[in-house]
Amino acid sequence: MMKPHVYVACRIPSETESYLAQHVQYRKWEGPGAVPYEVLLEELAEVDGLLTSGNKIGPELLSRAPKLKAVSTMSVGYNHFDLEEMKERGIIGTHTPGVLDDTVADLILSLMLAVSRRVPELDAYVKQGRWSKGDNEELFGLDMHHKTLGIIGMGRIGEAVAQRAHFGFGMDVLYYNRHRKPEAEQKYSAKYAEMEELLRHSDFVVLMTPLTPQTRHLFGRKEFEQMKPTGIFINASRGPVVDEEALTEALQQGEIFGAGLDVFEREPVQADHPLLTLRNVVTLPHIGSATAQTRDDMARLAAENLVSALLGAPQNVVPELRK
Ligand SMILES: NC(=O)c1ccc[n+]([C@@H]2O[C@H](COP(=O)([O-])OP(=O)(O)OC[C@H]3O[C@@H](n4cnc5c(N)ncnc54)[C@H](O)[C@@H]3O)[C@@H](O)[C@H]2O)c1
Ligand SMILES: O=C(O)[C@H](O)CO
Repeated sequence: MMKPHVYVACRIPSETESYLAQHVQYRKWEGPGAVPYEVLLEELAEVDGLLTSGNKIGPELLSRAPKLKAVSTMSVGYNHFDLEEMKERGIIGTHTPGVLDDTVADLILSLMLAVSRRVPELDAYVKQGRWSKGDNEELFGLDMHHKTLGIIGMGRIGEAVAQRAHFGFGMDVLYYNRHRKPEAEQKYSAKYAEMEELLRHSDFVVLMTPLTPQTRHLFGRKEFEQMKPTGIFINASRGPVVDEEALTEALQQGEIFGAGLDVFEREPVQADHPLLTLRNVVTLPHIGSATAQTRDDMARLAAENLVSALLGAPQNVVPELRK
């Protein structure tokens, strides 16, 4: 039997390449940075499968890939999939849930601590030689232990955050989700709350929903106004779930204490973005799942997902495209 043809548009480790080679014939992007869109379109002309990490899978790309049967993304988020278009064309779309939960949750906890204890700001303060005897209250931060955490989007990663916060830091956990999660309530003594109640009572608010038409700008002026002035806001989901103008205003006007952001409405965020000028914001370059081990695990799972789809027994198909 002829092996299916695959294009690999993202970097994967050599062990994963060896695995792919056993099952498919593949070509891959070898250049620096991301594969240019025109190159990608040319490569897709003859392939059955695509392994990607964020290319927009929409009508233009799909119309240039007449043989394409499956797209596997090396990410758990799949907001770059045009689900209607893929459904219409019968394209299988897979993602990588589960393997990155702990790594992303660790990063979220580090953002919570970095903002509340002002770690990057005080690091700069020491390195710039501004530390002098007698410095006092102006360096103080806020406690995290035994405070209240509100999680919006209590999914796989949300639960991993709840676990760390509850057992590690003795925090009370509130959550808002599309539906109640009785098991999570039991495991982490988490309490369900409507959005406004959660925002009014939480010291830390962690946003962890996917980006969907329903969650775009879920967080705007009204939501920041409802937070405590000592509240800390963390977004590691997707940038467009937050109205960045509203966030910038809330931070500038002291409506909230600070924010930790791994994601932005436009990535890479522009160097002159007003958020980057604010003392009380900690920023990261969309790095939530980026440890060497977890990226290897994601690549392997994404490759297995693609092979499974092309060989007729698809696994980890995104919910909206399941038959
Ligand atoms: N920063 C990073 O590097 C990074 C890494 C991994 C995932 N992510 C993002 O995190 C998201 C969540 O990942 P996950 O694996 O926990 O997904 P998940 O599907 O397990 O969890 C998402 C949760 O959000 C809830 N939800 C969806 N729409 C909602 C709405 N309108 N209102 C309230 N709740 C809603 C769902 O019910 C679910 O419980 C991904 O989709 C991705 O965008 C970012
Ligand atoms: O969705 C994901 O898996 C992360 O954002 C990494 O791309």
